[in-house]
Amino acid sequence: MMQKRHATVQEVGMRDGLQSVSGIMPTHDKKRWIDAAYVAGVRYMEVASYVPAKLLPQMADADEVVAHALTYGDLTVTALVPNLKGAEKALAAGVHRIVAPISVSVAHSMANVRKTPADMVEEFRRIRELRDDMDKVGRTKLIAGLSTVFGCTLQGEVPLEDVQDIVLRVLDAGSDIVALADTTGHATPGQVDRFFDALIPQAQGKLTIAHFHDTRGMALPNTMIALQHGIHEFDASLAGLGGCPHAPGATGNVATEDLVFMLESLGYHTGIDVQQLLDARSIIQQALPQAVMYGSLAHAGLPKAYSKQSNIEKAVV
Ligand SMILES: CC(C)(COP(=O)([O-])OP(=O)([O-])OC[C@H]1O[C@@H](n2cnc3c(N)ncnc32)[C@H](O)[C@@H]1OP(=O)([O-])[O-])[C@@H](O)C(=O)NCCC(=O)NCCSC(=O)C[C@@](C)(O)CC(=O)[O-]
Repeated sequence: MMQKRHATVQEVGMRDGLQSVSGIMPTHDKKRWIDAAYVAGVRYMEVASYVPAKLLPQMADADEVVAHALTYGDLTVTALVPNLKGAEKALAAGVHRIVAPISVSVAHSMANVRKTPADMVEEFRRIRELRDDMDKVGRTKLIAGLSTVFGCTLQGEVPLEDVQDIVLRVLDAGSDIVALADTTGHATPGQVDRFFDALIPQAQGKLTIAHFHDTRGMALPNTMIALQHGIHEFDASLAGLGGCPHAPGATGNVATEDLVFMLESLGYHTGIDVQQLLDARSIIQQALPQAVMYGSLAHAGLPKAYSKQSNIEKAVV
């Protein structure tokens, strides 16, 4: 039997998922969510953002949530930071990865971080210098999270040349990893194909993460195309929660359970149990009954033959 390929799914629900829902999830429930995702097999999670509590009260407990996530020795813990101050806190907390949101669209960048993309790249350079100072062994990796790569509700079209320019700038600023995000769900498979074709050769092997939203039902087809370009790490959010509060029209991320279901069906080993993810949705439902939850699998249910078939596959891999 052929060896299964591996795909990494990072759960970003505790950060991206929660940042735009109304109501604050109590810290205790965020920890339960991390526990449930861990038990389901998730080993990469973006659990918080270090932003002003006045702006995003949902993330005021970032330190406590990060500390809880770090109790799992083999869990890679990521936090989002929009500036140097956030980076200082995230580094002090001991996260493994820091992601900085760098929009390609000028309009979204100004709305989101009050800086132009070029200024945000310079902030990212300062964050890298701080990381080098505080973390001598380079244990904390820096991700340039490029937002609005495929289009922007504020600006409209985002030209590929602008994305290419930002990719070169973040590499020059010392990014360890580059992630492409379809913040507002504009991306289509044909566009994803063209963009990855152009960007992968210039990204020096550092373009390894894709972050798709399912606004127009294109997240899974887009993932298929990204896989064909060798991308093997994907962000996703349980129950498809999410969206940037400063990007009008932004709706949910791809649902983690749908993404895992598709990847496993294609022969990618994720290490994640889909049924346990489906069960974990109840944590969100109980803590935030008003949250709109997405996900095709949750609505249709797993096919009857699924668990038997997946158990057989697990046994022979
Ligand atoms: C960048 C700022 C801070 C500028 O906001 P600003 O108001 O220009 O900041 P400032 O430097 O003038 O500071 C204002 C106050 O905030 C404090 N402050 C300043 N920074 C911090 C910090 N890090 N942590 C805690 N406190 C902070 C600072 O100390 C000061 O406190 P005061 O003196 O008034 O008491 C703000 O615009 C911001 O936080 N923006 C981020 C908003 C956000 O979270 N957006 C969503 C994430 S991005 C996203 O969703 C896209 C993504 C990544 O998911 C992928 C996709 O594209 O789909």
